[in-house]
Amino acid sequence: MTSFGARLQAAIAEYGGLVVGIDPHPGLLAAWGLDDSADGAAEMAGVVIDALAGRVAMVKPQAALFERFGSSGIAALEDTLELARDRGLLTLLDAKRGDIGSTMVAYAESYLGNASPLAADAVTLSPYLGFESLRPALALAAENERGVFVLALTSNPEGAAVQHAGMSTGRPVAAGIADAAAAENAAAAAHGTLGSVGLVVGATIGTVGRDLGIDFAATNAPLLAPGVGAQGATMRQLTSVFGAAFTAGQVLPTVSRAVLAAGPRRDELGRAVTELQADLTLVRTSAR
Ligand SMILES: O=C(O)c1cc(=O)[nH]c(=O)n1[C@@H]1O[C@H](COP(=O)(O)O)[C@@H](O)[C@H]1O
Repeated sequence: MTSFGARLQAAIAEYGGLVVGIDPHPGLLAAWGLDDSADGAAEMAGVVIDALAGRVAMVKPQAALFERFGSSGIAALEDTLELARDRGLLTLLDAKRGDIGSTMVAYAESYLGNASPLAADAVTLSPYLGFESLRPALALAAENERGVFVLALTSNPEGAAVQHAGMSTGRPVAAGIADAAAAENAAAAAHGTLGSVGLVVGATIGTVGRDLGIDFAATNAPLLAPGVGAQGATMRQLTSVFGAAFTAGQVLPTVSRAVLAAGPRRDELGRAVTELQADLTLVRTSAR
């Protein structure tokens, strides 16, 4: 019996915190000499997995960039998840799902159910129908030793209007989400293990999370940080975004386009990842 948080913690200890996104954008497929098709997406994913197995803790396939091809794209996504798992990589499916409780049950079964071909080690969820609406996914993830990453402070500028707003209690919405994740992760914290309910916090947001009163380290959540590379953030900025949680190794910067642009050669993909990992280590070490 090993929780997702414990498996992730072990993988981070072995490979570091960098996560690589598998985002088969049309422009990247063209640059790789691949068709903008389900076969092209599957080919790109296969090369990325082959190049990065044994080098990173986790990969993050982006669901919509496969779903846009319909059933063949979904089949390619299923194959991608299976291949990554077979090659020893943890999988985080970026599907950003969130719905009313009764239909959330079905989303939970799709991405976290043991019988589902779309099941991943973890899935991204949107809490903007209310954190408690995610309960079916939280419950199934715990039962099946999988995880979730809940959007808290997203990397896009439009997120602020909702996420920084005050709740009826006066506490900002994003801080309320962080509090809820912390409560889910408290039992793991008591055992000294990373929690299985992660948060998504953009590397682009500056100090706003801490300014809103979030103590990231206290959430015991793995903290997925998109925004490094193509969205303009640097590894160095993670220090001001996360404070002590960054030096503690809780932060998982996730990079898609800035890595994929180095392909299709496996050695170039590997080199891009090694450089990002070295940068992450350097910044973390100097921040201590
Ligand atoms: O949940 C996510 O993965 C996510 C949340 C967020 O706030 N911002 C964000 O960019 N992402 C995803 O992270 C990836 C970032 O890709 P690059 O900007 O190419 O590195 C994309 O797949 C985004 O959908």
